Amino acid sequence: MEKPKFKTVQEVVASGERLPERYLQTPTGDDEVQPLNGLVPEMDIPTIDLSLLLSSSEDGRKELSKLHSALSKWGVVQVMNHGITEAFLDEIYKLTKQFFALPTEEKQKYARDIGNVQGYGNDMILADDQILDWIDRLFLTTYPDDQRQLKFWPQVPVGFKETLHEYTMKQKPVIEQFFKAVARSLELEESCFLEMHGQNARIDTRFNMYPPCPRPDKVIGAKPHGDGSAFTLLLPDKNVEGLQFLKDGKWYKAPIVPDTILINVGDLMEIMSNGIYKSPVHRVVTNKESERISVATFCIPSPDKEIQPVEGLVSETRPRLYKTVKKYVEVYFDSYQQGRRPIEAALI
Ligand SMILES: O=C(O)CCC(=O)C(=O)O
Ligand SMILES: [Fe+2]
Repeated sequence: MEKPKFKTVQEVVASGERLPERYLQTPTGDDEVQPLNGLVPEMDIPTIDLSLLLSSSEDGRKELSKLHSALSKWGVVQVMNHGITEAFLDEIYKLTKQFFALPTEEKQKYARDIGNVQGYGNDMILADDQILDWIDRLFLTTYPDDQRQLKFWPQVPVGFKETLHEYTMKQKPVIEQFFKAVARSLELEESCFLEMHGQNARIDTRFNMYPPCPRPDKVIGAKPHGDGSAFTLLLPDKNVEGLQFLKDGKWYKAPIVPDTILINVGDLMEIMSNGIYKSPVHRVVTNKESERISVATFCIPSPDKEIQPVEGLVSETRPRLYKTVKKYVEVYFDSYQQGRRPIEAALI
C-alpha cells in the first residue's frame, strides 16, 4: 500500500530545507569503481531512418540490419524521419517545462491519489525504508480514450491537453511502424508482435522533471530499471545529459541527438522476442546546475492479451526462455520500487 503524500522534489528544493536522508543512496562497493556522478563513456547506438525500415529496397534492408544489431546489442536506438516535426517536439518540451514551472498549488490540482499512478507527484512510496528518486512526474494514460482520466490533464499551460492528444495521435503510426520493423528485423511476419500486443493496447505518457540536486554523488534521478512496456518512446532533455544504460556491468551515457526519438526495448518485447532483444537497464543521474526534463511514452499491451515468446523465435536450438505473462504492468510497480527486476519472475 502506498504511503501518504510526501513533498515533491520541487517543494523540497523551494523550502530550502536540508537534503532529506530519504534521498541518500546506501553506498555499494561499485561506487568506487563507477561513482554515481563520475564520467562515463557514450554508447555507440545508431540513428535509424524509420521511413526506410518498411521498404524492401537495398537501403531498407541495411536499415533493418542496423536495427537488429542495435536492439540485440543495446536494446536502444535513436529514430529519425519519424514524421513528427521538430517544431512539434519543441512544443512538447516547452509545455513540459511550463507545467513544472507552475506554482505548487496549481500543480497540486492534478495531484495523483494514493495508489493511483495517474496524475502529478513525487516518486511513489511503497515502503518506509524506500530510498527516493530525485524526480517529480506527471503520468497520464493517453490511449485508448476511455482510459484517460481527464481530471489529471492540466488546464494550464494553455494548449497542454490539445498538444498531448495530438502527440498521441502522431505517435500511433510511429509505434505501429516500429512494431512491424522489429518483426521484419527478426524475419517474422510483420504483424506478429502487433497482434500479440493487441488492438486495445494502452499508451501512457510520463513527463519527468529532475530538479538540480545538491548531491549528485549520493542521489539518483531515476533508479536503475528496465521498462515494463513493450517499448518506450523517449524524448530526453535536449540540453542536459543524465540518461545512462547498463551494458556488461558498465554504465554508458545516451547521446543527445536533436529531432530524434529514442526508443528502448521494454520487458514485454524482451519476452515476445524470446530474449533476442533485451530490455536494457537504465538510470538517470542528477547534476548540481541544471534541471532536466524528459517525456517517456510507454506502449502497454491490451490487458486481455497473453504475452509470450512468439512461435517463430522458439526452436530446439533456442528454447523458450519466458513464461506467459498477462497484465504485467500491474505487478511491475511493486518490484520496481523495491529495486528488483520484475522480468526475472517471468524467466522459466
Ligand atoms: O528521463 C529519462 O531520460 C528516462 C526516464 C525513464 O527511464 C522512464 O521514465 O522510464
Ligand atoms: Fe525507463
